[in-house]
Amino acid sequence: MKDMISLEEARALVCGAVAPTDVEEVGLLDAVGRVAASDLTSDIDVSPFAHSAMDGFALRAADIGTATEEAPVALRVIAEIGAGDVFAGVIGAGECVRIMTGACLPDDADAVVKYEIVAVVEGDGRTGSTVSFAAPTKVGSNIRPAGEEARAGEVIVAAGEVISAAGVGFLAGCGVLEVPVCRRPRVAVIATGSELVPPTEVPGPGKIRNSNSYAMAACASRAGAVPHILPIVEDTYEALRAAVDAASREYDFVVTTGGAANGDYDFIKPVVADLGELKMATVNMRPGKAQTFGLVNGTPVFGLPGNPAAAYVGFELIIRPALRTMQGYGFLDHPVVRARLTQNEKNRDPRRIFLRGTLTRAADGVFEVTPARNQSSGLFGPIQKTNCMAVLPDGTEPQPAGTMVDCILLDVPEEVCL
Ligand SMILES: Nc1nc2c(c(=O)[nH]1)N[C@H]1C(S)=C(S)[C@@H](COP(=O)(O)OP(=O)(O)OC[C@H]3O[C@@H](n4cnc5c(N)ncnc54)[C@H](O)[C@@H]3O)O[C@H]1N2
Ligand code: MOO
Repeated sequence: MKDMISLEEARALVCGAVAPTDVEEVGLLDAVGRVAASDLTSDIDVSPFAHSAMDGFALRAADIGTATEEAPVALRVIAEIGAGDVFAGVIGAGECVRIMTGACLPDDADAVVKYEIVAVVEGDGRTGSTVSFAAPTKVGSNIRPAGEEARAGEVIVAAGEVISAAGVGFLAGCGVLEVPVCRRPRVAVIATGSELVPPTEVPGPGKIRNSNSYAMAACASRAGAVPHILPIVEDTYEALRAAVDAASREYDFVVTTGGAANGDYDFIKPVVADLGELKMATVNMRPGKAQTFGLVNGTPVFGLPGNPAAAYVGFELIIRPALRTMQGYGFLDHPVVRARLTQNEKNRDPRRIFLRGTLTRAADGVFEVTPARNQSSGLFGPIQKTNCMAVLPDGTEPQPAGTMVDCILLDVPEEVCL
């Protein structure tokens, strides 16, 4: 195992170590935002029949081919059809049918002329009236053909596609009411630290509230997984070993926070190494250098650092792509935009630095990013108040105001192209 690896190596390693969860069928409404696990086909042609796109008159285009303002062509209205009706009769020469939007096109008709450009010569425009046309129309005008959206048996959503809200409607029209998807991974979230108390308590001397578990659970659910916050584990090897061993047998993915560095009470690395296979321990990034990953009882176990911002960045940049891989998502990278730094950044640390920052559009149309004043890895607050992570590249080259840097939009879905 290499000592320190790049973020790209870490992501490849973790995504490569996870497998898709088993496939389950979910109801259509539960499928929105999820990935189709297999091809889905329509049971019928959609639309099942050619129909009118306008309220007007269905006719044969050839019958009004000579129509002009000076010499309009008059046709007799022989029937009326609304949406849901079918006209089974014959349209003879000099005849047309009054038709509503969505109504099935009569077999003999090949065009629809909308009301607005048709004059009623005699009657009220309904059955028995005479109407006249002052211009010809094209074959097919105002007709929506049968099978325009789908053919019976055709693949309408391919495996790997993310189902959108409109896609739910598309599938409903095609008779697909259940969608096979990879089961949401069940993620155990374990906070380690003898200083931790649940957020329901006011911490006593030397204690703090466990905030990490809540943020990591929120990150897990935002990634499509089902989080389970497990009890806080005290800083002993035995307690952490027992908790990780048990969770790895019950969950699809185990996330711990804290105890990931080399302090006297940091045990996640030896626990993973002893129970299973330790695959990585440090990543060249700041915040979040101490990132432990391995397999225990065949289950991915990820030990995030205890510092809240470090845990958050590690989750979003490494665990999230893995949880998405388990659900079949193809897009794993958040959108990145280039933005102008509004202030000098010294870049004292050779690690790649992720600065919590606020992205705005400047008057000249270029994105600008202003890093939060407090970049402590111990804080969630600045992440709540900002909207991106500005990236200072590896190395110690200072980044003066005006430098263009990458900004990762963690709150924007990976599928969005900017
Ligand atoms: N000698 C060194 N010490 C440290 C280094 C180093 O390189 N050399 N790195 C620092 C950095 S950077 C980080 S990040 C941390 C990572 O260490 P741990 O994963 O062992 O983190 P802890 O010591 O357990 O906790 C760090 C910090 O975060 C607070 N914390 C922990 N859990 C929670 C929680 N569930 N909710 C809220 N806050 C939590 C904890 O109280 C500590 O203040 O190591 C540094 N040290
Ligand atoms: O691993 Mo630490 O996050 O750089 O605060």
